[in-house]
Amino acid sequence: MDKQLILADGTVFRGEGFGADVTISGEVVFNTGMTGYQEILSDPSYCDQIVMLTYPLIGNYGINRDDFESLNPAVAGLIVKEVEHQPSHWREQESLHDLLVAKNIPGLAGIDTRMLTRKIRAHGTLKGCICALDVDPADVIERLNDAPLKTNQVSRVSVNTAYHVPGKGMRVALIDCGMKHGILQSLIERQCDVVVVPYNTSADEIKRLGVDGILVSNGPGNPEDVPETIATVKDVIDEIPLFGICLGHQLLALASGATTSKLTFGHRGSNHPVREIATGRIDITAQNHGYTVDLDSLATTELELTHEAVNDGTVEGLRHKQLDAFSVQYHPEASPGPHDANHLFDQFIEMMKEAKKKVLA
Ligand SMILES: NC(=O)CC[C@H](N)C(=O)O
Repeated sequence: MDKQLILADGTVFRGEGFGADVTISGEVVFNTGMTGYQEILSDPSYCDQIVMLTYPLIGNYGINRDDFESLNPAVAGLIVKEVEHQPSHWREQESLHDLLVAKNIPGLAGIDTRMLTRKIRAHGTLKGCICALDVDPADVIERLNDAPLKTNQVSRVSVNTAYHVPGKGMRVALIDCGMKHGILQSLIERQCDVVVVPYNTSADEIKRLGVDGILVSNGPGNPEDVPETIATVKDVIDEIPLFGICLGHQLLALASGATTSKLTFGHRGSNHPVREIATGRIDITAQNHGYTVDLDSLATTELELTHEAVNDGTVEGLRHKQLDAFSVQYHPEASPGPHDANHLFDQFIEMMKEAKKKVLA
């Protein structure tokens, strides 16, 4: 069934609908990964966004049980150049279309994704609506321009109650702001004893858990929209070693007095080069973010820049000058993407071990 994508700037694309037959609006963003559509779809950081994949053929290896980063994808919609309805892979259990129907997510195929990418690169991300052909674009354009972007995404994708994944190693509180499962998996692989807690867990509650360290996860939306987590980070960093990933990195920055702002079109893909300032080492990283920590705002804080983006010079990593706290804007758990930055989980484990030694000494 044909459908249309209407953008806030007045552009209308006509394509072939697949997945769920529902009307949705959201911020249109693009991801340049050549593989990994299951992990991208199920990354909770895409909550309320319409994701366009620039790789032109999507769905050819289908959907399997294991490659998901969350049980229920939070993405608003999916746009591709060409969708494969007859996937083939030994792990494949259903098609992309079937999954999107089951999860009530609309897809749109057959539009000029190169033109749409160039438009977003020039203009910045745009609000858009995927709807039936009989909808009048003029009404939709007016509504898109009037309505601000939604907020409170983190409260919708975080867990409601804490749960424990036992392990024999370091005890970690994982603050779930919309956590990708790959992060939990990376801690489990390192034998951690993990307590996953909701985004609004207070500093006192975390301290009562008796953890060796805290990991603040990735998550959707504007980092300024989660004052609860910022307050918690502020109250724990002088006592407990902390590692922040993506949204967690932005929250460490805000809790330390830095500021964040929105990038024009963000970083979303599996091949973003990041330079470690101290060594010059480049890691090729997986990224998905629309906001960034303002470099200039670091001057008045106790944070120092450890990593920068090779493409645009934006902040990619931070470390506290006195306390055991560091963070990265990219995804050391990859999924999907290269594993170059996996070593950061080992660095977190080392940091917790060293801090424990200091306490026992
Ligand atoms: N993946 C993330 O954690 C993204 C962080 C934040 N929502 C951003 O878009 O910048």
